[in-house]
Amino acid sequence: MPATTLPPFPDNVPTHPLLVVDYALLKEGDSEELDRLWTAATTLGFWYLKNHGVDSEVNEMFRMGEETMHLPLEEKMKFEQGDEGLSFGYKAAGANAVEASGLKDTVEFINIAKDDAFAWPQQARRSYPSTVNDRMPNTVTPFVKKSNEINDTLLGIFNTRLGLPDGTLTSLHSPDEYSASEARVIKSPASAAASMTKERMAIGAHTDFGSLSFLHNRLGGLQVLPPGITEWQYVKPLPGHAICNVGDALALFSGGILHSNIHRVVPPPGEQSKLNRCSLVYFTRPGNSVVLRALKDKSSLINEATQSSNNTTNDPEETAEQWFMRRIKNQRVKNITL
Ligand SMILES: O=C(O)CCC(=O)C(=O)O
Ligand SMILES: [Fe+2]
Repeated sequence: MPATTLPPFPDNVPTHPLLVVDYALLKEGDSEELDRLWTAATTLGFWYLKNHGVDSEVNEMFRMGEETMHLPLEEKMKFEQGDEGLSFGYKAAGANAVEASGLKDTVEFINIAKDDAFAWPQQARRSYPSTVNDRMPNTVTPFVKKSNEINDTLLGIFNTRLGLPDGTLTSLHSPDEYSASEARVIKSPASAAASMTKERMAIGAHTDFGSLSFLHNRLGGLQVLPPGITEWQYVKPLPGHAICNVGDALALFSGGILHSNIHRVVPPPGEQSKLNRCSLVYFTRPGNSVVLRALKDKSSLINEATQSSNNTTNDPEETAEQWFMRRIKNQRVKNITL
């Protein structure tokens, strides 16, 4: 359904206004825009990104997601991600828990590895449903390449601001190393929204595991809990504006200077709750061999930040591969011990 025919986002729900960052101006090195990005990334850790130039790939990815979700469940289950901590592939509704009690989620995902999108027509990490394969060259790979490039540009800006040697963050997210970076389409059915109580979330409260997330929303439902505020607030979807956020890995590398904020997904508000909700994300995550720790040896700014009492990050001293597998595994209902 074209975005213009969607029921409007209601104006009587608590909404958090994100800063709007213009990607075209960032590319030109506009200093006001660079400041705005830095402010957003070091406070809430969420911002809108406009003029990113990925609109047509985003529309096609939403179509790919619809085609995939329409496949019979039996077909999708051939590509299920499994319980061993691998994220790529299909995640059935009810496979993950929305909270520690083990309450099952109601959303389906299709996750496509950056490594498979780049290696196509070779297979790097795993196989996918025909609806993904058919669109790999013209939809998925172009979307992943552009999204990865945008996140890489943002990483370059953060690298400079953090006082890191040139290319440090880029090399920790090298496109040539296998990683958990992936594109994801999420479907949250209206039928589940109808039966949800206020506490029943589509995606439970979490911070993103990776470094940067590049999200595209058409319906409301995403909420953030801004620091110092006790009420969850919606992030209103704006046409042509991606929603970007800092994840835990980047917060860790920066010694907590960059902020990874808690968020969740609830049924869309108002009239929008009658529609199935689809969203699309590209997650940039560190290379598999990268050890997760604050880069304090490489930046005096980061070194100082790790000594500040505001710093709540701990160095896991684990590789990104081990860390992600453990976290993904722990979300699976089958692995929850009550
Ligand atoms: O669907 C959304 O709006 C957000 C999804 C999300 O937070 C996630 O997949 O990590
Ligand atoms: Fe998230």
